[in-house]
Order: sequence, then C-alpha cells, then structure tokens
Amino acid sequence: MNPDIVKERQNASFDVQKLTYILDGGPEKTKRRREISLVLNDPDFDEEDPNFLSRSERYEQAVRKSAQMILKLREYGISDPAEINCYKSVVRGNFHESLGLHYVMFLPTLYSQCDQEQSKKWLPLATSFEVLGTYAQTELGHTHLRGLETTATFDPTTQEFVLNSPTVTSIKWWPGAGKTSNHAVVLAQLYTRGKCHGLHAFIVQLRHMDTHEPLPILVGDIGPKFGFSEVDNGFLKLDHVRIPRENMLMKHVEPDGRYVKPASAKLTYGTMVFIRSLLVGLSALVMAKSCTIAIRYSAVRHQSEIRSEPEPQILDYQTQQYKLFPLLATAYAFSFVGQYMTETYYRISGDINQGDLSELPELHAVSAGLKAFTTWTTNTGIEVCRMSCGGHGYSRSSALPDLYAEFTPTCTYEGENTVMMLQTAYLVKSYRQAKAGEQLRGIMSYLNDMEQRHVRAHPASARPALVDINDLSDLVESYKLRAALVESAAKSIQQELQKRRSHEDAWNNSAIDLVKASDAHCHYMVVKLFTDKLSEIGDPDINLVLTTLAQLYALHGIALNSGDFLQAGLLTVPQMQQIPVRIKELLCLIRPNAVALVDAFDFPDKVLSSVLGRYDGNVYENLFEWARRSPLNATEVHESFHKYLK
Ligand SMILES: CCC/C=C/C(=O)SCCNC(=O)CCNC(=O)[C@H](O)C(C)(C)COP(=O)([O-])OP(=O)([O-])OC[C@H]1O[C@@H](n2cnc3c(N)ncnc32)[C@H](O)[C@@H]1OP(=O)([O-])[O-]
Ligand SMILES: Cc1cc2nc3c(=O)[nH]c(=O)nc-3n(C[C@H](O)[C@H](O)[C@H](O)COP(=O)(O)OP(=O)(O)OC[C@H]3O[C@@H](n4cnc5c(N)ncnc54)[C@H](O)[C@@H]3O)c2cc1C
Repeated sequence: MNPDIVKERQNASFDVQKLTYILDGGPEKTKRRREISLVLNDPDFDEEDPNFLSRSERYEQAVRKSAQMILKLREYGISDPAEINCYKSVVRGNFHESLGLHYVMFLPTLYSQCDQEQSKKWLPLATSFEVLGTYAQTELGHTHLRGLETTATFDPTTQEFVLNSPTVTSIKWWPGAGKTSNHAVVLAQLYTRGKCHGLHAFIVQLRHMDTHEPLPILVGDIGPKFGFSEVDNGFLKLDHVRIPRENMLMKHVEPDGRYVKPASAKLTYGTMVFIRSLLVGLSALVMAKSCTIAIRYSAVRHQSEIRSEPEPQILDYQTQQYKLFPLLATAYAFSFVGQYMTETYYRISGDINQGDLSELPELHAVSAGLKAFTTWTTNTGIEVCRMSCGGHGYSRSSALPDLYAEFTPTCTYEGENTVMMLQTAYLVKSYRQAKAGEQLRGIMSYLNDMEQRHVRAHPASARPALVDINDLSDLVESYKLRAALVESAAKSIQQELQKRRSHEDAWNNSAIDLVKASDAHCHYMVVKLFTDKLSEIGDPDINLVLTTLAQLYALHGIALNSGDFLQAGLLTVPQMQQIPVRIKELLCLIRPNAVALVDAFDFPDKVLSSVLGRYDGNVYENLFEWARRSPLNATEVHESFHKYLK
C-alpha cells in the first residue's frame, strides 16, 4: 500500500463504512452489493483490456460477456431488477454491453405498453432472450418525434400493418444492437382509414430466429463512433414490411380500422422518461468514479514545490483542490438527486398505472430537466478530472478517456440536452398559473411562494439581501429566488408576442432565457435535495463533512453564476466578495477527508479499471506493467520496420 494513501485514510474524521451505507440506502444493501461484486473474481469474466482490441474484437468480447451474464444470473438466481442492474454494472465496468438496449428500452417498453395478451406472448420470449430486442425511433433525418417519417399503415383486408421507410431520411439510425437483435420496437406514424394518428410503437421481427439472417429488411451497423465500441448502433430500412395487427403496442386499432384514442398520447413516450430518470443516477455514478480516480491519484502524485521542502502531494495545491472538491461535492449532490429521481419515477409511474395521469407532465419536465442538468455537469467534470491528472490522465490506463467517451453521448441520446431544457413549457405554464393565484403542488410549489412574497428579478438596490452565506437554508432560499429567472423568460415571450410575433417565434426568440430558467430551476432542486438529505443523517461526523460539501456545492454554484444572483439583488457585492474566501476555507476543511470521501463510494478496483485510481495507490509500477502489455510490444521489432523502414 502506498504510504501517502495510508496516511490520508488515517486522517479521516468520519467512519467511511457508515457513509457507504448511506449512499447504498442501508447496511443490508451494501452487504448485498458487495456479495454481487464477488462476480469480479469469476474467471469466466476474465477478458482482455478492450483498449488493446479492435472494434470487431471488442464487440465480440462484449457479446460473449452479455451471454455469460445471462447464464450466470440464472445460475445465481438473481431476478430482482435492482440486483440485476447492480450485477451488470459491476461486470460491465466502464463500458456498455451489446444487449444493453434489450434491457433498458425493449423490455421496459414491453412491460409498460403490452396488453394482457401481448404480455403473454412477448414477455416469456423476451425474458428468455429468444427474442433480442432494440428500440428504433431516431431516423437519419429527424429525432423530433412529430417529424419522424416512418409509416405504419393499417390494411384491414389482411389485418396487418405495413411498415415503410419512404425516404432516405426516414431510415432508422442509431438504435443499439443492429447486428445483435432479432426484433425491434419501431416507432412509426400510424395511418388508418386514410388518417394519420401520430407516433405509435410496433414490434417488428428483423431476423430469422434460428439463422439470425435478416428478413427482407436492410439492417446493419452504422460504423465506428467516438465511443460505444461495444455497441452495434444500427440502421434499419423497412420496405413495405407487413406485421400482424397484434404487434401494435397498446392495440389502438380495431379490426375494422377504427382508431381508439389512448388516455394520453404521451404514454408512448414512457420509455424515454424512464431512461432519462435513470441517467440522473448514472451521472452521479460516473462523477463519483472520476473523482475517485483523480483524488486518489492526486494524493500519491508529488510534483514541484510549495515551500523549499520535498515535493508536495499535488492534492495540497489549492488550485487542484479547487478543480476537484466542487466536483466531489457534485458527486454527492447527484447521488442524492439520483435517489430522489428514482423514487419519484416509481411513485408517479405507479399512479399512472392506476390510471392517474395528473403528475405525468411534472414527471416529464423534471426528468428531462435533471437529465440535461446532471449529464452536462458530469460531462464537463470528467474532463476536468482527466486534466487534473496531467499526462497520465491522457493514457487510457487512467480510465478517464473511456469514462468521457462512454458518458458524453448521454448529453445527446434520450433527448438532446438543449431540447430537453426547452421542455420548460411546463415551468412557464406553472409560473403563469401561480401568477394567476392557483396553488401549485409538488416541486413547483415554490412558485406559489414567489407570488405571495412578490419576489421578482429586481435590481440590487431595490431589495435588501437576506443571505447569510454560511447558512445552508439561506443559500437554498437564494437558489429558489434565482429560479425566478423563469419570470424573465416569460416576460421575454410576452414582449415578443407584443411585437406581433407568432407564439412559436416568440418561443424561439426567448429560447436562451428559457434554457437559463430551466437550468436555474434544476440547480435549485439539486441544492434543495442535497440540503434536505442532511436532515436525515444522524451521525454527527458524517453530517458535518456532508454539510461542508453541501456548502461548497452551493457557494461554488453562486460563484459561477454570480451575475444572476447580483442582478436579482439576492446577494450584495460585499457578500459576493466573501464567497471566494469562504470557498477557500471549505477546501481546507475538506482536504483531510478527501480520500475517505471517495473511498466511501466503494468502487472495487476492477470496476474502476483505472491504474491511477487504484485503492492501494501503487500507480507507477502498475502503469509500467500496463504499458508493457500494449500490443505494439508483442514483438521487440514491429513488422512495420521490415516493411517500410529497413
Ligand atoms: C443506451 C442509450 C440508448 C439511447 C436511446 C435513445 O436515444 S432513444 C431515442 C430518444 N429520442 C428522444 O429522446 C427524442 C427527443 N425528442 C422528444 O422527446 C420530443 O421530440 C419533444 C419532447 C422534444 C417534443 O415532442 P412533441 O413534439 O410530441 O411534443 P411538444 O413539444 O409539442 O409537446 C406536446 C406536449 O407533450 C408533452 N410531452 C412531451 N414529451 C413528453 C413525455 N415524454 N411525457 C409526457 N409529456 C410529454 C409536452 O410537455 C407538451 O405538453 P403541453 O405543453 O401540451 O401540456
Ligand atoms: C450513442 C447513441 C446511442 C443512441 N441510441 C439510440 C437508440 O437506441 N434508439 C434511437 O432511436 N436513437 C438512439 N440514439 C439517437 C439519439 O436519441 C439522438 O441522437 C438524439 O435524440 C439527438 O437527436 P439528433 O441526433 O437528431 O440531434 P439534433 O436534434 O439534430 O441536434 C443537433 C443540434 O440541433 C439543436 N436542436 C435541435 N432541435 C432543437 C430545438 N427544437 N431547439 C433548439 N435547438 C435544437 C440541438 O440542441 C443540437 O445542438 C442514440 C444516439 C447516440 C449518440
């Protein structure tokens, strides 16, 4: 064990194990997670470092691993969805799996959109993996749902739907598992009795069940990408492909071609809401991994000098702390927000299943906003962690390049982040309702408060600042009032309308304000949820260290967005000047606990797959070992010498 890292652990002021229990949701859950993690010792999962393989080899290795996972899950009798998820995330490490879409989109779509008869047919096939599915929605030319061009036209004479990709731009593009899957949920515009009824989901068989040969359908892999090398994102061109009427999910078309309206047309979008909710938790996980790597490495790396003494640990540089500790605080904040998002998703979707759709708009708005907010922040954060590791961060052995490449598409898939932030219609609508005196429920209820207190985005001189920057509840209040930026967005729309612009143009001309408002709303939610969590934590040592992190998170956010807080008169200039001073004090308070705080995330070394983030801190000898395994070192003289240089 590296002596630096041993010393760091001795400095901790709290019980690391107890903090792990809080993150997992209790000691029993930690115990079970650790039991599941023992799978890492299973020799059947031994594999070559994907960084040393070609794309095709990586795909093959991933398929083998996915198939092994299915067999092992059966062997160990793991059937609880949360445990399956835990098992798979341990085995997958930092990469994706080729059957991922089957689990995260195909199966959930079947669970939520099959009627009884369809469930009886499709669920046994899909859960036994005879049917391997994908989710084909996006097209070459469009992702915006109303713009999708694939058609599904009902033919009452044969009781079939005819699925067609009428143009090049309508070819399905991006669905995972182009080579792996034999079925797809295809999203298409429904036509019956000559009328279009919008987007609906259909189950389409793509390949023969025995031979895996494609049916008369053009299907394949779209080629190498920035990351996602394990995943065969595919294309799919349908040329008047016929499927039985029973393959339409939720069966909205009667045998005579009559269309039966669903309770809400937006239920078809349910799978996206589910994944967006999951991505909040994934952001926390990846942020935590990146911080673990960068902070452990910073504790064992010595460089340069502060005084004329031996080279200090780079973690002692104030600038290094300023790069990493706000991200550490973010990892904790997002962990608690992820827990909240999962609970909210299951609570509201439970109500939806019982026929109560009243909270569906809020679930959509919250999941879309938090997905964008957390993935954007994490995306930037991974890169900061990588840079903070200097040159070794650039080596694939650090895992940080892979973490970035695998994570960055979360800002794009399941709804491009700007587009998700612009789903603020709900925010503006809520604001207008509150302004009209309606009492709002749920997370939007803070807007009621604003109307009562007549708090607006006033200039600093108009309202005395009420913030004690050391008091978390005051900081939460400031974030809440900053979220009144929604008023500026609403005003901008109003002004545009007064210029006789159409509603759509008014919206587009206010889009920057709308995204800012959405961002401020999400930021408030994160600060509030982090602070609320503290009241549940009884252990005084842990409460203290997490309070320090929550303060850092809140103050760092104010420092980055100081213009908003000053402009709204929420803080005075002298208070703003105190914030960097307080931030520096907080960095010093966090410093002795930094390694313990990342240890509490409890990532096994094999899951991190990072030479820099090793638990034992023995970085240099293992970096050397890793480099020697590079395929270029397989022979002392590379064949290119003989071919070209000699
Ligand atoms: C491993 C990774 C795998 C990746 C997979 C993928 O990427 S798969 C591919 C992933 N692809 C994407 O993620 C595509 C991203 N694009 C989209 O989701 C849509 O194009 C859109 C939401 C941007 C617009 O959609 P639109 O033109 O239909 O809608 P509109 O703007 O006209 O609003 C109409 C009303 O509907 C509401 N409403 C909207 N969505 C939902 C919802 N989910 N629930 C509930 N409600 C929703 C909205 O609030 C509004 O309410 P209002 O005000 O009337 O009361
Ligand atoms: C790794 C990966 C996996 C994927 N897996 C799947 C899958 O399994 N199934 C599937 O169906 N799809 C999948 N996708 C597709 C994914 O859902 C889309 O790429 C995503 O929804 C974004 O759409 P787009 O690529 O068309 O971007 P565009 O919408 O073309 O975005 C390009 C730019 O235009 C801007 N823009 C677009 N619309 C607006 C607007 N209304 N207002 C303001 N700005 C706007 C965006 O902000 C962005 O800056 C995957 C994508 C990736 C990268």
